[in-house]
This record gives sequence, structure tokens and C-alpha cells, in this order.
Amino acid sequence: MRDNIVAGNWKMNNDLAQTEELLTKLKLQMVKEPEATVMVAPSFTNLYATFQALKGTPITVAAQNMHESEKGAYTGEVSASMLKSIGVTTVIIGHSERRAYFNETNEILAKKVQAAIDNEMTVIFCFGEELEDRKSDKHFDLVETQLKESLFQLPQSAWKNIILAYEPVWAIGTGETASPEQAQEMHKHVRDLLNKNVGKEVAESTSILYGGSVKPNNAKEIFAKEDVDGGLIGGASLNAVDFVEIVNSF
Ligand SMILES: O=C[C@H](O)COP(=O)(O)O
Repeated sequence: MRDNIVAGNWKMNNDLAQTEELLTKLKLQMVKEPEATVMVAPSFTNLYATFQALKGTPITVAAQNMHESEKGAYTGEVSASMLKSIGVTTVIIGHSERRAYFNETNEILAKKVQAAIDNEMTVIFCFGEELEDRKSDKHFDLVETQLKESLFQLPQSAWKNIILAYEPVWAIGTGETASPEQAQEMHKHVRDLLNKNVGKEVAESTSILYGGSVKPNNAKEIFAKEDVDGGLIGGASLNAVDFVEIVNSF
């Protein structure tokens, strides 16, 4: 039995006052026992306040990124132990925006994942193809390479702390979602890859989220697919009513 998960990635949005306002609304709207594990990922400056505000609620807090080193001269970076010191034990790694704008390669991401696992953190690992890759029918191979080069070196025991998030780049923030069938097709491909490269148990137990323009009006249909175990939500997670409606789509 896999966990259903809905995670809101707030990206570089909301200052402290706006974060507090959103948290107040979320706490009011969210049902006490949601059908899914619910997470939100605010910016670094709002992590501590978010963690404190959500204590005692069913919503957990994730960071949007971390550095692969434990400490040192890496100006502007944040380590796993720093996150853990404020109670944050989940981190998004490999988001396409990090890959595209901050040159995060599969190799760097492998190091980040390893550092997170060494620190007993949970990783939401993002991967997905660009439109060009899909048009030239390379999307399955590209995703295989992303997973192979960043994750398949992990021991089986690490996989209980890995959540996967398939995010086709062409569907992020564009209003264009992958169809539920396209999402299911890729998720099934990923589960087959897990089966082949890691093992049957991991393939069956790893949650694979879909991300890319998930909204209240399409979440139900996407989440209903057999191999889709929830969503990583960008834009719609900034609105408490929309986000809660997505969470309630299971
Ligand atoms: O991390 C979330 C994804 O990038 C999806 O963003 P979006 O829902 O705004 O398309």
C-alpha cells in the first residue's frame, strides 16, 4: 500500500506576512484527517515560521533545496543538518527549475540525495522531460537516465525515504497538464524501471507524484490513475482553497 501525498511547492513566493496569512487560511480549510499526506515547501526564510505554525496539524514542512555538503564555505547555501535543526526532515531535490537555472546536473543531484539520505531525511526527487524530448520521443530514455544517474546507486534500504515526482517541464506553470493517460504511462514506466533496477518491493511501495499545472478541476482525474500517488503542486498551492480542494481529490 503506497502513501498518497500532496505537496505544495511555494517556490520563491510570499514574504513572512503573506506566508503567515496563507498558513492561517490553510489551517482553517484543511480537514483534520486528510486522505493524503500533506506537505508544504516554503522558501528558506519562511521555513522556521511555517514549521512552528503547523505543529499539531496534519501538514508537514519540506525545504525546496539543500546543499550536498555538511558545512563549509558555500555562501548562500543551506545544509541538511541546518534543516533538521529547525525540525525540517523533508527536502525537494532535482526540481527542473534548479536543473535549468542553477545548473544542477544528475551527478550533483546524486550527491544531494546521498547527503539527505545520510541525514535520514525524506527526499522528494523531481525528474521529467522538456517538450523537445517528448516531441522526439526521447522522454522515456531521458527519465531513465535521470533516475539512473541520481538514484539507482542507492541501497534498497534508502528507498523508504524517497518520494518520486514526475514533472514534465512543458507542463510546469504553463496551464498545460499532461493528460491523465500521459502521466499514467510515464509513472508505469518509472515503476517498471524501479522493478528492474532496484526491486519489486521498492517498485510497489514508492509513491510517484505528478506535477505540472495540477488544479482543483483536474486533480481527481489525474490522481485516479493507478500509478499516480498524488501531486507536487506549484501555482495552485498558493491558494488555500484550491490546495485543500486538491488534497480532497482522493
Ligand atoms: O513543483 C511544482 C511544479 O513545478 C508544478 O508547478 P505548477 O503547478 O505551477 O505547474
